[in-house]
Amino acid sequence: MRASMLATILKRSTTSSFLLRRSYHSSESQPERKVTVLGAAGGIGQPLALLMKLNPLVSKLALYDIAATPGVAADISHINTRSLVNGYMGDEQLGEALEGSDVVIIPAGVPRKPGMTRDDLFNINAGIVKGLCTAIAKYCPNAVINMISNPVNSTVPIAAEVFKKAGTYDKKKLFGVTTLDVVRAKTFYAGKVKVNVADVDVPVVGGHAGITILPLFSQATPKGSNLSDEEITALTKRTQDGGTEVVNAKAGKGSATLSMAYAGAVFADACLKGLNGVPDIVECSYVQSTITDLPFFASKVRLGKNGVEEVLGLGNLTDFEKQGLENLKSELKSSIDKGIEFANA
Ligand SMILES: NC(=O)C1=CN([C@@H]2O[C@H](COP(=O)(O)OP(=O)(O)OC[C@H]3O[C@@H](n4cnc5c(N)ncnc54)[C@H](O)[C@@H]3O)[C@@H](O)[C@H]2O)C=CC1
Ligand SMILES: O=C([O-])CC(=O)C(=O)O
Repeated sequence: MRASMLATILKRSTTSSFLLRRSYHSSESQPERKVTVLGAAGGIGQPLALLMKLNPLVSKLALYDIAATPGVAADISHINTRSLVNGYMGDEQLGEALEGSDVVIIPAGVPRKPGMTRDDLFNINAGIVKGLCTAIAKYCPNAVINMISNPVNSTVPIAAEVFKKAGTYDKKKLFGVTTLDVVRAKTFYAGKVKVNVADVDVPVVGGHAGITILPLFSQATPKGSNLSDEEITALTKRTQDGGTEVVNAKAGKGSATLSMAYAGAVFADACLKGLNGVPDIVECSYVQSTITDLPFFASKVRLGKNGVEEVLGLGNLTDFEKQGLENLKSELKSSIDKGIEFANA
C-alpha cells in the first residue's frame, strides 16, 4: 500500500458509507486472500494489523500472538473495511490461525535495546522463528512468508531449513522484509537532494543489519542536485544505522515499530498484488539468490502469482558500492551459516 493510497483511505474513511461501498465493491472484484500476522499484539504487530485491515485486497485477517490477541482483534474487527478479523492466542490456536493463509507476516520476537546488535537477538528469536515455521509447514505450506523478526539475515535461512526438512520449501515464497531500509533510503535521499519523496526510488541490497545494508544511491531516481562523495557516504551510513537511530531514541523501549508496520504493509501489499496477477510489481527483498556467491541476498525482486518471479541483478555499481558489497559479504555469510547451523542442530 503506497503512502498516497493509505492517506486517501484515511481521508475518505470519515464517510463510513464510502468504505462500506468500497469494501462491497472490493469483495466483488478481488479474490479472497487470507493474511496471518504472527506476533500481532506486539509493537509492530498492532499497527501492522491495523494497516492490513485497511487493505482492500485482504478478505480474512488472522491475528496470532502468545498473549493479548483477543483485545487487539476485537478492537480492529470493528473497523468497517472488507476483511473479517479473528484473534488467536497460544499454541493450541496457531494451526487455525495459519490454515488457508495466503500470506504469513512474522514480526514475532524480541526487539533490540541500546547497545545491542540484531545478532544479539538470535538466541531468543531463532527458536521462536523455528517453532512458527514448523507450524507453517504443517498448516499452510503454500503460503508466502514475510519474515520481519530479527536478525533477518539469519531468520530467513532458519525458515528455509525448517521448510526443507518438512519437504515444503519453495524458494519463491520466502521473503526477508527489508522494505524499511528502502523506506529510510528514500526519505533520507529526498531530504538531501530536495525532490518529492513520493517520486523517489532507491534500491537497497545485501542484508538487513549494519554494513550488510547497502543502499545504491547511484541508481536513485529522480536525480536531484549532485551528491558529493561525502554526502553519499553520510547517506549510506544513516541508512545502515537507521534502526540503531530509532533504538537509541526509544532509549530502552524497543526498536522501530510504526515505520516498520508501514514498511511491512507496503511489502505485504506488493506480495498480494503479485499473487493476484498484477504485473510489474518490484520490491527489494532478502531471498534465496544467485546474483552473488551468497545463498541469500537482498535485491530487487519481481513478484508474481507464485511469489518470486525474477530476482533482478545489481545493475552498475560505483567503486564505493562495489567496495560496500565486498565489505558486507563475510558478515552476511556468517549470519547465514549461523542460521543454517541452528536449524539443523
Ligand atoms: N525487518 C525489519 O526491518 C525489522 C524487524 N524488527 C524485528 O521485529 C521483531 C518484533 O519487534 P517488536 O514488534 O518491536 O517487538 P515486541 O516485543 O513489541 O512484539 C513482539 C511480539 O511477538 C510476540 N511473540 C513472542 N513469541 C511469540 C511466538 N512464539 N509466537 C507468536 N508471537 C510471539 C510477543 O508476545 C510480542 O507481542 C523484533 O525481532 C525486531 O527486531 C523490528 C523492526 C524492523
Ligand atoms: O534496528 C532494529 O533492531 C530493528 C530493525 O531491524 C530496524 O529498525 O531496521
